[in-house]
Amino acid sequence: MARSTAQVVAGRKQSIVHAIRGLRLLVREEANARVHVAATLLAVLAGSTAHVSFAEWRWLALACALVWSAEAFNTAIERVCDRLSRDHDPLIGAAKDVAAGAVLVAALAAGAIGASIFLPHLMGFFE
Ligand SMILES: Nc1ncnc2c1ncn2[C@@H]1O[C@H](COP(=O)(O)OP(=O)(O)OP(=O)(O)O)[C@@H](O)[C@H]1O
Repeated sequence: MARSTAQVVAGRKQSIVHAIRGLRLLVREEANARVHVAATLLAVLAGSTAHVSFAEWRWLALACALVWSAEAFNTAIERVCDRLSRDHDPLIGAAKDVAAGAVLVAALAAGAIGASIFLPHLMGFFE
């Protein structure tokens, strides 16, 4: 049976509620996510202080989103792995290592983006 518009909207609202619950769990239970909170706040503070351009804000937003997404997927994969087996299993270990590798790649890229934005501003400040 076709769902009414109100039901579709309610369903989408519920999806957002679930997603926010996931992000809250991430920050509450994952130490790395709290490091991302600090890094995100630092980027916003530095961006405001340095009066970065709109284009630079877009890069910063993309960098933060990249790291947060990688961390969320990493945590989801870890949880599923732990549900599958708590015993030592090379495949589980490999899956967790690869997922952690994705976070490392995202964090390195975000660091490079941050440096490419803030270093020129810093150099301009000291000139
Ligand atoms: N069941 C397992 N079998 C084999 N190796 C495992 C297993 N569980 C964890 N490992 C190894 O230990 C590492 C850390 O796993 P753990 O689940 O403790 O993640 P974590 O320390 O919370 O990682 P992160 O810092 O990315 O959140 C994995 O990357 C993997 O190499």
